[in-house]
Amino acid sequence: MDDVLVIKITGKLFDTDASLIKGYVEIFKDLSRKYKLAIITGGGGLARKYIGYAREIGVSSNYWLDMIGIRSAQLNAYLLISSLYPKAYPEPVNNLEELLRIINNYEIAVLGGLIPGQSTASVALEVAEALGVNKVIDYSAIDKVYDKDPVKYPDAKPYNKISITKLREILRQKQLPGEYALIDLRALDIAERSKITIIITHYKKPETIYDILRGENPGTIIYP
Ligand SMILES: Nc1ncnc2c1ncn2[C@@H]1O[C@H](COP(=O)(O)OP(=O)(O)O)[C@@H](O)[C@H]1O
Ligand SMILES: O=c1ccn([C@@H]2O[C@H](COP(=O)(O)OP(=O)(O)O)[C@@H](O)[C@H]2O)c(=O)[nH]1
Repeated sequence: MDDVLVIKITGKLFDTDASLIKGYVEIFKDLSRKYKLAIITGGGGLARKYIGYAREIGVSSNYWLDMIGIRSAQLNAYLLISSLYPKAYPEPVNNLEELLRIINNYEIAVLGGLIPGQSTASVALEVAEALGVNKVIDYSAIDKVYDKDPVKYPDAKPYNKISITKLREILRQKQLPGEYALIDLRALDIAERSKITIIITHYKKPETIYDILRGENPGTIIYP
């Protein structure tokens, strides 16, 4: 199979101005001339807004709250697809079997969420594992992995490289709908078992993907 890039984008991209989204579209169109792209979009503010509404009207089931998040992430995926079609498969891919069927016929496949109990980071690792890709580029809401949450602890220290084992010790995030901050534990388990490296870079700098493709490290390398 041609070189495939597995790219995860925080849903926060879709909470910003359209010009940044347009910047991603242009980069993906450029990259699709040389690579197959499997893009995974997060749920962002849309997911948190609707999960919040659901909780306010008394929905407490994590199944329903996660499903709302999944559909939110799929709507963000649709936005990218609408601008990348006909290069992109014309709907968010619903499962890994479908992905394996369509990836040979389209330059770009876009996914939102897949199943309750995980985040889109897990989707990205499931996609990479299914496609036999050993690297995931994760456009995150943070520039690097730190030794603790830098938003809460200003004295947090950044890592340029960190092992999955060490990161698992650091992460304390709740694995709940709308939470799973930074990366969820299931994603790390898949990365570890299939020896997949995750490269974190800030979503406000989409062009850093070219540095990564040249072997540079603009953020943090999470290695198995
Ligand atoms: N050790 C850590 N290093 C970096 N960020 C962390 C860490 N622990 C928690 N976080 C939080 O995770 C957030 C990034 O996760 P998130 O907002 O879910 O982004 P994404 O949408 O890319 O998953 C950061 O803004 C930060 O508040
Ligand atoms: O396979 C998936 C992907 C996402 N989600 C839900 O959808 C929300 C939004 O996804 P994510 O948190 O990954 O988006 P981001 O952090 O990028 O905004 C998650 O919090 C989960 O509640 C899910 O249940 N299964």
